[in-house]
Amino acid sequence: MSQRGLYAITDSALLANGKLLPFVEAALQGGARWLQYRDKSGDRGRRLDEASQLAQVCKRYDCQLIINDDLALASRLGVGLHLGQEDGSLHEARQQLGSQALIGATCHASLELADQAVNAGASYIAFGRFFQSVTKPGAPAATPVLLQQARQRFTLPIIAIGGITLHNAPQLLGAGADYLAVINGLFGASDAGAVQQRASNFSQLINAC
Ligand SMILES: Cc1ncc(COP(=O)(O)OP(=O)(O)O)c(N)n1
Ligand SMILES: Cc1nc(C(=O)O)sc1CCOP(=O)(O)O
Ligand SMILES: [Mg+2]
Repeated sequence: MSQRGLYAITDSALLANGKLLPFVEAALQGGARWLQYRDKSGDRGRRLDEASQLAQVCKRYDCQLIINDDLALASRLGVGLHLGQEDGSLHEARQQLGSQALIGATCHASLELADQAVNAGASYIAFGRFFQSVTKPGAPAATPVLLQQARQRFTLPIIAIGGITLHNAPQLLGAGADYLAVINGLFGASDAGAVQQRASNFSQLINAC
């Protein structure tokens, strides 16, 4: 598995009206290495259906699929899982999904939360939000200095999230982020071609830093 790259995250509102699959495929064609399925609808049938389709697309592009919030769905599909602080026990998720599963944890702006996540078996730690986020404006703020401190303390992959664009990404990469997790700065594009171009630009930037 690659240790750096673009981490694309879906959003049900942004990718409504038939955009989910074509926009995701465009992001993978542009080089996204990880994809998180993030759906807050609570519609279990739809979630299973969409996540299953994404699993097939990800397989074709050798991209790691990660399910947000939903251990049962991740377990059913045999893919990765992302858990926030209110989303259940990381330790239990690790026990259920096994030692090989990719499991990520939200750590906001806290090295202490990251310590706890590592001890509970996380595969990666995610910090944010670094910039104003249209998708999640209320998320607690973090600074690039935190990334530098995390880089010195942890060896597992460090993810940066929140308001990331091609313009502001270099400072996060310079501070030590391994993966850039992006929703609006990627899927906010007007069409699939533009999504692919953005993904390709992000990927080139990450490889260059
Ligand atoms: C890579 C990544 N980092 C952070 C989050 C946020 O998780 P959480 O705090 O549980 O918030 P929701 O995404 O569930 O609204 C994430 N999803 N992915
Ligand atoms: C889902 C999420 N979690 C955040 C955190 O800081 O934990 S910020 C965020 C939204 C990311 O979307 P965008 O790239 O559009 O800002
Ligand atoms: Mg969550």
